[in-house]
Amino acid sequence: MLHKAGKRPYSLLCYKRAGKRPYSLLCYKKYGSLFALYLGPHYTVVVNNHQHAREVLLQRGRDFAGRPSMVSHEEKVESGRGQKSPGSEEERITDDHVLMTAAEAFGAGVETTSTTLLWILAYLLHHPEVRTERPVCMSDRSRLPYLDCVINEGMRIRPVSPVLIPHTAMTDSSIGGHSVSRGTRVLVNMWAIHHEPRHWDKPDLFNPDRFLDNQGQRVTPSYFLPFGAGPRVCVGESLARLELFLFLSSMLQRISFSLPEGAPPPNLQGRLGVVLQPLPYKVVVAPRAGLGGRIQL
Ligand code: HEM
Repeated sequence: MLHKAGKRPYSLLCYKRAGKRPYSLLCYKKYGSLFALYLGPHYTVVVNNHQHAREVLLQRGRDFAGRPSMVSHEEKVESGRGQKSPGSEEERITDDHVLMTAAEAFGAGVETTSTTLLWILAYLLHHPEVRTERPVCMSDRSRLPYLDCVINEGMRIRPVSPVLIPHTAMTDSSIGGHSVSRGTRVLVNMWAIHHEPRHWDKPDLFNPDRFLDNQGQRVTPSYFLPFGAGPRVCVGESLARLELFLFLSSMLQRISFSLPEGAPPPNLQGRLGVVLQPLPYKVVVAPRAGLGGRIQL
């Protein structure tokens, strides 16, 4: 039996308005790595460590590949899994499906990538030592490991999706040896996983070096999952990584970013809407020396 965090409808997030930590998500420190609660009428299991997250996303990924109907086009998912009779009206991909899929790609793809860039820029204003020297293209990616580390660290410290899109159990299954019935909602708390002090030294510190090993080679720890994993992994991961690399490298190479005189560095607390966004901040944008006053983007 999972520990239940009370029966009354429970606030999804516990906000802390003041203090160093931006907020604590889902009270994982109080209730532990795996607990259950009612979010309104929905019995929901909350997963707060990477072992259980990997179980839900990868080892039993198919069991937990459902989405609540509010976040997915249920008919499309159902027909995609062959539950409608072959050749039936419902099985066919219609213009609406194509339209919805395109809308989902834009909805899920624009805000996430642009907000990740805003977070990285906010952290770079706190750490101005990161820069590149010449025009960058995709083939440079293998030669610029540190830039990838900066991007990874931005996505670790401020995941735009701090709680993954809800999953639902499509069949009776289990997590961490606890039975989970079909239909149960499962929330994977990526914030907790990306700030777990047993895995991340000083998790609140922006430190891209943590993604390099002693030989300066990139490493990707198994508990770093900014795009999720398994059957429901972000379909835009490759595109997002490519965009982040090209945008960030081009910006850093052509533009110098600095704080307006006397202004404090960006507030890193964040505000949760559709994605976790930084609060608005001011930045002075100037062409880097040697560009003859032109900014080419
Ligand atoms: C920095 C950029 C991005 C981040 C951090 C991100 C992260 C995520 C995460 C965490 C999920 C949920 C995974 C889960 O629930 O297990 C997701 C789902 C999704 N993402 Fe992204 N994403 C990004 C960019 C994009 C882009 C560029 C696209 C499309 C062009 C996209 C399309 C989608 C779609 C359609 C889903 C839903 C997949 C499903 O339900 O099966 N994302 N993304």
